[in-house]
Amino acid sequence: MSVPDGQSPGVSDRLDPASPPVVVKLSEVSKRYENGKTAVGDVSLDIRQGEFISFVGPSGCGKSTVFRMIAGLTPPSEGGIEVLGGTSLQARTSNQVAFVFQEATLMPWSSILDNVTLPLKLAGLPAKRRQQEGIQALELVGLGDYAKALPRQLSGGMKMRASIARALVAKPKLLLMDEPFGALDEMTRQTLQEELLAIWQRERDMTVLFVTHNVFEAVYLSTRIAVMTSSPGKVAQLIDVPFAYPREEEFRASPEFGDYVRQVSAALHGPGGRLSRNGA
Ligand SMILES: Nc1ncnc2c1ncn2[C@@H]1O[C@H](COP(=O)(O)OP(=O)(O)OP(=O)(O)O)[C@@H](O)[C@H]1O
Repeated sequence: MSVPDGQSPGVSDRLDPASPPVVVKLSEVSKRYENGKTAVGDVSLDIRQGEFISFVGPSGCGKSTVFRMIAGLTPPSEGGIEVLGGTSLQARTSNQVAFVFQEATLMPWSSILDNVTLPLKLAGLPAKRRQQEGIQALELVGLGDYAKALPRQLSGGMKMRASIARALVAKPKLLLMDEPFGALDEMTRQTLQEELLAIWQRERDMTVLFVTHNVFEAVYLSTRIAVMTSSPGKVAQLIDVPFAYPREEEFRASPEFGDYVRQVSAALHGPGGRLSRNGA
Protein backbone atom coordinates (compact mmCIF):
# COMPACT_ATOMS: atom_id res chain seq x y z
CA MET A 1 0.00 0.00 0.00
CA SER A 2 1.36 3.42 -0.86
CA VAL A 3 1.06 6.42 1.39
CA PRO A 4 1.37 9.84 -0.26
CA ASP A 5 4.84 11.27 -0.09
CA GLY A 6 4.40 14.27 -2.37
CA GLN A 7 6.77 12.68 -4.91
CA SER A 8 4.43 10.76 -7.18
CA PRO A 9 3.27 12.88 -10.10
CA GLY A 10 -0.48 13.24 -10.25
CA VAL A 11 -1.14 11.80 -6.83
CA SER A 12 -0.15 14.91 -4.92
CA ASP A 13 -2.48 16.99 -7.12
CA ARG A 14 -5.36 14.73 -6.20
CA LEU A 15 -4.58 15.04 -2.54
CA ASP A 16 -3.71 18.71 -2.33
CA PRO A 17 -7.01 20.41 -1.67
CA ALA A 18 -5.45 23.84 -2.22
CA SER A 19 -4.60 23.61 -5.92
CA PRO A 20 -7.54 22.59 -8.17
CA PRO A 21 -10.49 24.92 -8.75
CA VAL A 22 -13.71 24.63 -6.77
CA VAL A 23 -16.34 22.87 -8.92
CA VAL A 24 -19.18 22.70 -6.38
CA LYS A 25 -19.73 25.45 -3.86
CA LEU A 26 -22.48 25.18 -1.25
CA SER A 27 -22.92 28.38 0.76
CA GLU A 28 -25.15 28.16 3.82
CA VAL A 29 -27.59 25.91 1.97
CA SER A 30 -30.84 24.84 3.61
CA LYS A 31 -33.74 22.87 2.21
CA ARG A 32 -37.23 22.92 3.67
CA TYR A 33 -39.80 20.81 1.85
CA GLU A 34 -43.39 21.95 1.33
CA ASN A 35 -44.58 19.77 4.20
CA GLY A 36 -42.40 21.83 6.55
CA LYS A 37 -39.64 19.22 6.86
CA THR A 38 -36.19 20.81 7.03
CA ALA A 39 -34.11 18.14 5.29
CA VAL A 40 -30.86 20.11 5.11
CA GLY A 41 -29.78 22.92 7.41
CA ASP A 42 -27.03 25.42 6.71
CA VAL A 43 -24.50 23.34 4.78
CA SER A 44 -21.38 25.07 3.46
CA LEU A 45 -18.88 23.02 1.48
CA ASP A 46 -16.33 23.51 -1.30
CA ILE A 47 -15.59 20.53 -3.54
CA ARG A 48 -12.57 20.77 -5.80
CA GLN A 49 -11.93 19.44 -9.26
CA GLY A 50 -10.70 15.85 -9.26
CA GLU A 51 -11.94 15.01 -5.76
CA PHE A 52 -13.71 11.79 -4.95
CA ILE A 53 -15.91 12.76 -2.04
CA SER A 54 -18.29 10.39 -0.30
CA PHE A 55 -21.29 11.41 1.79
CA VAL A 56 -22.14 9.05 4.64
CA GLY A 57 -24.81 9.45 7.28
CA PRO A 58 -27.93 7.90 8.77
CA SER A 59 -30.98 7.27 6.66
CA GLY A 60 -32.95 10.49 6.11
CA CYS A 61 -30.08 12.88 6.96
CA GLY A 62 -30.44 14.64 3.62
CA LYS A 63 -27.75 13.07 1.43
CA SER A 64 -30.04 12.64 -1.58
CA THR A 65 -31.51 16.09 -1.04
CA VAL A 66 -28.02 17.61 -1.20
CA PHE A 67 -27.41 15.69 -4.43
CA ARG A 68 -30.72 16.77 -5.93
CA MET A 69 -29.92 20.39 -5.18
CA ILE A 70 -26.43 20.10 -6.72
CA ALA A 71 -28.05 18.50 -9.77
CA GLY A 72 -30.53 21.36 -10.08
CA LEU A 73 -33.50 19.01 -9.60
CA THR A 74 -34.78 20.90 -6.57
CA PRO A 75 -33.88 24.43 -5.46
CA PRO A 76 -32.45 25.26 -2.03
CA SER A 77 -34.79 27.17 0.30
CA GLU A 78 -31.90 29.32 1.45
CA GLY A 79 -28.26 29.78 0.52
CA GLY A 80 -26.40 29.49 -2.76
CA ILE A 81 -25.14 26.66 -4.95
CA GLU A 82 -22.55 27.10 -7.69
CA VAL A 83 -21.68 24.21 -9.98
CA LEU A 84 -18.81 24.41 -12.48
CA GLY A 85 -18.86 28.17 -12.29
CA GLY A 86 -22.60 28.60 -13.01
CA THR A 87 -25.95 27.49 -11.69
CA SER A 88 -26.67 23.82 -11.09
CA LEU A 89 -29.32 23.92 -13.81
CA GLN A 90 -26.85 25.29 -16.37
CA ALA A 91 -24.36 22.56 -15.48
CA ARG A 92 -26.96 19.81 -15.88
CA THR A 93 -28.51 21.04 -19.11
CA SER A 94 -25.08 21.40 -20.71
CA ASN A 95 -24.39 17.69 -20.04
CA GLN A 96 -21.53 18.47 -17.67
CA VAL A 97 -23.17 16.58 -14.82
CA ALA A 98 -24.21 12.93 -14.90
CA PHE A 99 -25.96 10.65 -12.41
CA VAL A 100 -25.89 7.05 -11.35
CA PHE A 101 -28.55 5.79 -8.96
CA GLN A 102 -28.98 2.56 -7.02
CA GLU A 103 -31.32 1.22 -9.72
CA ALA A 104 -29.74 0.98 -13.16
CA THR A 105 -33.04 2.22 -14.77
CA LEU A 106 -32.34 0.90 -18.26
CA MET A 107 -35.03 0.88 -20.95
CA PRO A 108 -35.93 -2.83 -21.15
CA TRP A 109 -36.86 -2.80 -24.85
CA SER A 110 -33.64 -1.09 -26.04
CA SER A 111 -30.20 -2.59 -26.59
CA ILE A 112 -27.45 -1.79 -24.11
CA LEU A 113 -25.81 0.41 -26.74
CA ASP A 114 -29.04 2.37 -27.30
CA ASN A 115 -29.47 2.76 -23.54
CA VAL A 116 -25.91 3.99 -23.09
CA THR A 117 -26.05 6.45 -25.98
CA LEU A 118 -29.40 7.98 -24.98
CA PRO A 119 -27.80 11.14 -23.48
CA LEU A 120 -25.96 11.71 -26.78
CA LYS A 121 -29.19 11.22 -28.74
CA LEU A 122 -30.93 13.76 -26.52
CA ALA A 123 -28.01 16.12 -27.15
CA GLY A 124 -28.54 15.74 -30.91
CA LEU A 125 -25.33 13.92 -31.87
CA PRO A 126 -25.38 12.06 -35.21
CA ALA A 127 -25.87 8.28 -35.11
CA LYS A 128 -22.34 7.33 -36.18
CA ARG A 129 -20.73 9.48 -33.53
CA ARG A 130 -23.16 8.12 -30.89
CA GLN A 131 -22.20 4.59 -31.79
CA GLN A 132 -18.46 5.30 -31.56
CA GLU A 133 -18.74 7.04 -28.21
CA GLY A 134 -21.15 4.39 -26.90
CA ILE A 135 -18.85 1.50 -27.78
CA GLN A 136 -15.97 3.36 -26.17
CA ALA A 137 -17.95 3.85 -22.95
CA LEU A 138 -19.03 0.19 -22.93
CA GLU A 139 -15.43 -0.94 -23.37
CA LEU A 140 -14.42 1.29 -20.48
CA VAL A 141 -16.74 -0.65 -18.16
CA GLY A 142 -15.93 -4.08 -19.65
CA LEU A 143 -19.18 -4.48 -21.62
CA GLY A 144 -17.72 -4.15 -25.11
CA ASP A 145 -19.24 -7.50 -26.15
CA TYR A 146 -22.74 -6.67 -24.93
CA ALA A 147 -23.66 -3.69 -27.12
CA LYS A 148 -26.53 -5.57 -28.78
CA ALA A 149 -27.78 -7.35 -25.66
CA LEU A 150 -31.01 -6.39 -23.93
CA PRO A 151 -30.94 -5.37 -20.26
CA ARG A 152 -32.72 -8.58 -19.17
CA GLN A 153 -29.76 -10.59 -20.51
CA LEU A 154 -27.38 -8.86 -18.06
CA SER A 155 -26.63 -9.60 -14.39
CA GLY A 156 -27.20 -6.93 -11.72
CA GLY A 157 -23.52 -5.96 -11.76
CA MET A 158 -23.49 -5.73 -15.56
CA LYS A 159 -26.60 -3.54 -15.52
CA MET A 160 -24.84 -1.21 -13.10
CA ARG A 161 -21.81 -1.15 -15.42
CA ALA A 162 -24.14 -0.14 -18.26
CA SER A 163 -25.62 2.58 -16.08
CA ILE A 164 -22.10 3.88 -15.34
CA ALA A 165 -21.27 3.77 -19.06
CA ARG A 166 -24.40 5.83 -19.80
CA ALA A 167 -23.28 8.39 -17.21
CA LEU A 168 -19.76 8.55 -18.65
CA VAL A 169 -20.68 8.63 -22.33
CA ALA A 170 -21.03 12.43 -22.47
CA LYS A 171 -17.72 12.84 -20.59
CA PRO A 172 -19.18 14.70 -17.60
CA LYS A 173 -17.05 16.91 -15.40
CA LEU A 174 -19.11 15.99 -12.38
CA LEU A 175 -20.43 12.51 -11.63
CA LEU A 176 -23.10 12.16 -8.92
CA MET A 177 -23.53 8.60 -7.66
CA ASP A 178 -26.31 7.92 -5.14
CA GLU A 179 -25.73 4.50 -3.53
CA PRO A 180 -24.85 2.96 -6.90
CA PHE A 181 -23.59 -0.34 -5.48
CA GLY A 182 -26.09 -0.68 -2.62
CA ALA A 183 -28.08 -3.48 -4.26
CA LEU A 184 -25.09 -5.58 -5.33
CA ASP A 185 -23.45 -8.55 -3.63
CA GLU A 186 -20.16 -7.87 -1.85
CA MET A 187 -17.87 -9.39 -4.49
CA THR A 188 -19.49 -7.54 -7.37
CA ARG A 189 -19.46 -4.40 -5.27
CA GLN A 190 -15.71 -4.63 -4.67
CA THR A 191 -15.00 -5.30 -8.33
CA LEU A 192 -17.05 -2.29 -9.38
CA GLN A 193 -15.37 -0.12 -6.75
CA GLU A 194 -11.98 -1.00 -8.25
CA GLU A 195 -13.23 -0.37 -11.77
CA LEU A 196 -14.75 2.94 -10.80
CA LEU A 197 -11.48 4.11 -9.26
CA ALA A 198 -9.58 3.06 -12.39
CA ILE A 199 -11.98 5.09 -14.57
CA TRP A 200 -11.80 8.09 -12.25
CA GLN A 201 -7.99 7.98 -12.35
CA ARG A 202 -8.03 7.96 -16.14
CA GLU A 203 -10.45 10.91 -16.34
CA ARG A 204 -8.09 13.20 -14.48
CA ASP A 205 -10.43 16.17 -14.15
CA MET A 206 -13.65 14.34 -13.31
CA THR A 207 -15.02 14.98 -9.84
CA VAL A 208 -17.08 12.25 -8.20
CA LEU A 209 -19.70 12.77 -5.47
CA PHE A 210 -20.76 9.45 -3.99
CA VAL A 211 -23.46 8.56 -1.45
CA THR A 212 -23.06 5.36 0.53
CA HIS A 213 -24.16 3.80 3.82
CA ASN A 214 -21.05 1.65 3.76
CA VAL A 215 -18.12 3.10 5.71
CA PHE A 216 -15.65 0.58 4.20
CA GLU A 217 -16.70 1.63 0.72
CA ALA A 218 -16.35 5.32 1.59
CA VAL A 219 -12.82 4.88 2.98
CA TYR A 220 -11.69 2.67 0.11
CA LEU A 221 -12.89 5.04 -2.59
CA SER A 222 -12.59 8.58 -1.35
CA THR A 223 -10.12 11.39 -1.11
CA ARG A 224 -12.50 12.94 1.42
CA ILE A 225 -15.56 11.89 3.39
CA ALA A 226 -18.40 14.18 4.45
CA VAL A 227 -20.05 12.71 7.53
CA MET A 228 -23.64 13.94 7.83
CA THR A 229 -25.92 14.05 10.84
CA SER A 230 -29.68 14.47 10.80
CA SER A 231 -32.46 16.75 12.01
CA PRO A 232 -31.69 18.86 10.14
CA GLY A 233 -29.10 17.34 7.80
CA LYS A 234 -25.68 18.88 8.27
CA VAL A 235 -22.12 18.09 7.28
CA ALA A 236 -20.84 17.39 10.76
CA GLN A 237 -17.30 16.40 9.89
CA LEU A 238 -15.00 16.31 6.86
CA ILE A 239 -12.37 13.59 6.94
CA ASP A 240 -9.43 13.47 4.49
CA VAL A 241 -8.35 9.99 3.44
CA PRO A 242 -4.76 10.76 2.44
CA PHE A 243 -3.73 7.53 0.70
CA ALA A 244 -2.36 7.41 -2.81
CA TYR A 245 -4.08 5.74 -5.74
CA PRO A 246 -4.24 3.14 -7.12
CA ARG A 247 -5.47 1.63 -3.89
CA GLU A 248 -4.59 -2.02 -4.19
CA GLU A 249 -6.45 -4.85 -2.54
CA GLU A 250 -3.96 -4.85 0.33
CA PHE A 251 -5.11 -1.34 1.26
CA ARG A 252 -8.39 -2.84 2.43
CA ALA A 253 -6.49 -5.19 4.77
CA SER A 254 -4.07 -2.60 6.15
CA PRO A 255 -4.14 -1.24 9.72
CA GLU A 256 -4.40 2.31 8.32
CA PHE A 257 -7.57 1.39 6.45
CA GLY A 258 -9.01 0.04 9.70
CA ASP A 259 -8.03 3.24 11.48
CA TYR A 260 -9.96 5.37 8.99
CA VAL A 261 -12.99 3.08 9.10
CA ARG A 262 -13.02 3.46 12.89
CA GLN A 263 -12.62 7.24 12.63
CA VAL A 264 -15.57 7.57 10.24
CA SER A 265 -17.69 5.17 12.29
CA ALA A 266 -16.93 7.14 15.43
CA ALA A 267 -18.00 10.33 13.69
CA LEU A 268 -21.24 8.63 12.65
CA HIS A 269 -22.07 6.92 15.91
CA GLY A 270 -20.15 9.02 18.43
CA PRO A 271 -21.72 10.77 21.42
CA GLY A 272 -24.96 12.29 20.13
CA GLY A 273 -24.89 15.93 19.19
CA ARG A 274 -21.19 16.48 19.71
CA LEU A 275 -20.42 16.28 15.99
CA SER A 276 -23.31 18.34 14.77
CA ARG A 277 -22.03 21.32 16.74
CA ASN A 278 -18.82 21.27 14.64
CA GLY A 279 -20.83 22.04 11.50
CA ALA A 280 -18.70 22.46 8.37
N1 LIG B 1 -40.05 15.51 -1.60
C1 LIG B 1 -40.01 15.50 -0.28
N2 LIG B 1 -40.98 16.06 0.45
C2 LIG B 1 -40.94 16.07 1.80
N3 LIG B 1 -39.95 15.52 2.53
C3 LIG B 1 -38.95 14.93 1.87
C4 LIG B 1 -38.92 14.88 0.43
N4 LIG B 1 -37.80 14.23 0.06
C5 LIG B 1 -37.16 13.88 1.19
N5 LIG B 1 -37.85 14.30 2.27
C6 LIG B 1 -37.46 14.15 3.67
O1 LIG B 1 -36.22 14.83 3.84
C7 LIG B 1 -35.35 14.08 4.68
C8 LIG B 1 -34.07 13.80 3.93
O2 LIG B 1 -34.34 12.89 2.88
P1 LIG B 1 -33.19 12.36 1.90
O3 LIG B 1 -33.81 11.42 0.94
O4 LIG B 1 -32.44 13.51 1.37
O5 LIG B 1 -32.25 11.57 2.94
P2 LIG B 1 -31.11 10.50 2.69
O6 LIG B 1 -30.02 10.81 3.66
O7 LIG B 1 -30.73 10.47 1.26
O8 LIG B 1 -31.84 9.15 3.10
P3 LIG B 1 -31.50 7.63 2.70
O9 LIG B 1 -30.11 7.37 3.17
O10 LIG B 1 -32.51 6.83 3.45
O11 LIG B 1 -31.65 7.53 1.20
C9 LIG B 1 -36.12 12.83 5.09
O12 LIG B 1 -36.70 13.06 6.36
C10 LIG B 1 -37.18 12.69 4.03
O13 LIG B 1 -38.35 12.08 4.56
